[in-house]
Amino acid sequence: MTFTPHVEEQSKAVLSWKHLTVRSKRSPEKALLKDLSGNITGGFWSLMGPSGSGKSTLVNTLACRLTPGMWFEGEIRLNGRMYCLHDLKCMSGYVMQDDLMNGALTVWETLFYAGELRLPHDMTVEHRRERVEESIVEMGIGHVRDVVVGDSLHKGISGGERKRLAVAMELITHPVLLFLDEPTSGLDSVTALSLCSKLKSLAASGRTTVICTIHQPQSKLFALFDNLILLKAGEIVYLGPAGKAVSFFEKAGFPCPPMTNPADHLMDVITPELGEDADIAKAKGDRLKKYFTPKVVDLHAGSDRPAMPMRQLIPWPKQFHVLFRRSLQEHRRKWVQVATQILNSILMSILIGFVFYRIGDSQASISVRQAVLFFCVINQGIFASLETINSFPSERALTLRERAAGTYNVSAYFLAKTATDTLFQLLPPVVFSAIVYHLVGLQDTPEKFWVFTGFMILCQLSATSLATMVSCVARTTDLSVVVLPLFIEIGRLFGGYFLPPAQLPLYFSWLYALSYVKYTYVGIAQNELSGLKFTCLPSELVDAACPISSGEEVIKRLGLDFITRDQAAGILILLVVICRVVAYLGLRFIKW
Ligand SMILES: Nc1ncnc2c1ncn2[C@@H]1O[C@H](COP(=O)(O)OP(=O)(O)OP(=O)(O)O)[C@@H](O)[C@H]1O
Repeated sequence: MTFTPHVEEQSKAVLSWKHLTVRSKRSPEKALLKDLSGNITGGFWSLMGPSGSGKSTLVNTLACRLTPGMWFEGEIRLNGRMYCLHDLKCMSGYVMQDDLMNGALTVWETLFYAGELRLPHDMTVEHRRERVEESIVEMGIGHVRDVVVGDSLHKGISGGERKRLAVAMELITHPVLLFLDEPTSGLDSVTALSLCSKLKSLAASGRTTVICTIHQPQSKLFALFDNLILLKAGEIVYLGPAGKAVSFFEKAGFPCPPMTNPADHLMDVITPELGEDADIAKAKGDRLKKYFTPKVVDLHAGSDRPAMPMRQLIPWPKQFHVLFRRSLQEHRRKWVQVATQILNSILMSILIGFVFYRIGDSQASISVRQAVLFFCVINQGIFASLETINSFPSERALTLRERAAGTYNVSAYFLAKTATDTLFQLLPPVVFSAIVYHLVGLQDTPEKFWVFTGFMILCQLSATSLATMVSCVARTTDLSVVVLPLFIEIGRLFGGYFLPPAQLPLYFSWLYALSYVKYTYVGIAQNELSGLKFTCLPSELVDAACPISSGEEVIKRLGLDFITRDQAAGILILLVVICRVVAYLGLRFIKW
């Protein structure tokens, strides 16, 4: 038994709760936590109980992170005062089961950026780096400091190292409270024990009170806990020193058999067996409850402790600067994706270029010219937008997590992301235009070439902004892949090629107003056709004249002159801005 009262005395935080009941909108009549009272002082606390007993719900309630649709009744206090998520952000850390991280960064970079974003602005660079090094040492991850974290597709650090990194990220700010949801899940017994030993040392130092949920710890691991809260079907059946739990169970008539892991024994007693009679299971619970006398909870406990250190967000320009650098770093590491996009552009432009090679200026070239221009538009931005809807939802989840930890303002993150995305999206359309323009033989003047390229860039930005907007509002990849094609197809249908803009039905005007395809097509068609002269074969002459002799005639016939080229560019810029603003609002206000 390793009960350490001195740690409790020197702990800076006391969490108390009284008559705590948690319900959810899904089934409001059934309480998920039932009238719980208790308090947490310093040391290493573990919350144990069968699956579904309410461990995560209790931790989330105390950490002010209940999911939307859940609420609590009763009182919770931190050092005798009511508190909210904002107060906790300043002085606590929270490690969730699914340790979402930036797979492209190394361990050191992950901690460095966490430090840059979360440590006080007035802290010196040296001091911030010291904190990073300190966290690395505390969690014993120095041997992988330069290894990338990795993700499901790219192997990086191991599961145990990832967990330790997740804890190290929280330790950087020296939190007074550290909440962990199942920190040992998915780890082998040696790695789990090593992680918990580190947590134990941290708690024993008195700097941080550690509260973690855990399923069924091995005996060596169980021996590390100072205190234990046992939950059964939303009720506390034991709260007190972990080392005294076994004797408490013995008194209640459940002696621990010799050579049995105490944690296994406690769990065996409180977990209903498969097919066990409900009355027998209830009787066991009632017997434990009869012996367990809940502590009289003083909600004012800890009010004499010094005020919690308050942490402010770093200034907005610094947030932007750090997030911009981090995003640049990620893009650089994801060079395969950037290279693939450029390769796609090269391949597609060569294909289009040779299919429509040197189209010339004959009468037949008029319809071919429209086809090739339209194809360039619909091809542009498709690969990048697919990449966006594939990757952004997981990035969004990480952003939600970082915001909940009080790391930065969404606006700083979103602007930094928009800036780096835009930078990396410039090259593919330029490469595409340089090849396709000359192979197809479009009007050979530098001005016309750069206007064409400019429209291709705007088209790419519109498509990816649309995809970002869809991802931010639809939230998941599953939903985004259904919604985005709908927008893209509508864009194509009303793109002005299948039906000239002038003939598009008025009642659909609100739909084709949103078509980035239409404005890009009109822009590059006007650019290409203006000043172009068409020739005729003798057999094509009508009344000794060419049926169509100039590009301006084509523009008129197809009704492409309903706006000017510059207006089309302006509308595309406006579409990009609107999509980005909606995406920002989605990211800012949809938090689940
Ligand atoms: N958002 C929610 N809405 C409704 N019920 C929920 C919600 N989240 C959890 N529950 C229910 O609350 C109960 C407690 O869930 P909780 O996740 O806290 O249990 P747990 O002890 O942490 O389980 P596990 O060990 O399996 O993670 C379960 O019955 C669960 O189905």
